[in-house]
Amino acid sequence: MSHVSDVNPLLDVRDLVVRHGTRTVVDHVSFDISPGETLGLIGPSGCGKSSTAMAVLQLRRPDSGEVWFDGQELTAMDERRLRPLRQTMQPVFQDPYGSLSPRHRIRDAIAEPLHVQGSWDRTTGPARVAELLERVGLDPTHGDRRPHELSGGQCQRAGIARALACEPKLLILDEPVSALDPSLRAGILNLLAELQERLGLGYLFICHDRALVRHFCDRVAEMRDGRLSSS
Ligand SMILES: Nc1ncnc2c1ncn2[C@@H]1O[C@H](COP(=O)(O)OP(=O)(O)OP(=O)(O)O)[C@@H](O)[C@H]1O
Repeated sequence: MSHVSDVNPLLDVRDLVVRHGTRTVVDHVSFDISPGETLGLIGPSGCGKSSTAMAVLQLRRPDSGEVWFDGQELTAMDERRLRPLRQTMQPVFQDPYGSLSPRHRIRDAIAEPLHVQGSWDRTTGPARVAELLERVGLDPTHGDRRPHELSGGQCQRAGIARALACEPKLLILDEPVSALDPSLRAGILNLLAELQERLGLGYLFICHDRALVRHFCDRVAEMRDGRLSSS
């Protein structure tokens, strides 16, 4: 959080519009995020925060507007060109168990993006997975377990390790600690702060807890009925 860069924004969202049927749920929203910066997105339930996140990730194509990520405009790109950019813009969702397959061991879940990217190497891959586990505060034995054999906090750490395997530049954190026991939240927030410091990641931090957002974020954008105001 302390290393906010003055270089070009990592993410530059311009006039984003998302409609569901005839309802405009994201209404000409614009914001930017620099490398190493955390932008908080706050607002009441149903105001359009997750729809904004999905449209930034191009998991839901916006109806209009532009999403510039790392110097490239995403909304006009086909899936094939989007694929490598998507790797470097990773979501972390609220439900830690929902984001990992219940059938797979944690080490396989973390290794999967390396296989998908074609960067899995049989000799160095296991060490890379071990390093990612360690980086998020898990030990090698956690890698042998399945999601339901971990606590919610450990599982969210595993989800973050999986996101890091893609060597992201931006994390879209959609209520990443809301489902966790309050006693576990600080640990995850400290981990996110430490990773940002070390790796220069940009964060879009979606949260409905005003005090938490003010504490954790460099800037806060407030959403209401699909529209944004900044502070
Ligand atoms: N697939 C969909 N089809 C129709 N309406 C949708 C769809 N997804 C979201 N909406 C509606 O769009 C509006 C914005 O929803 P969104 O999930 O983006 O809000 P949110 O601010 O993230 O809410 P929460 O904090 O409860 O997650 C809501 O009124 C929601 O009902």
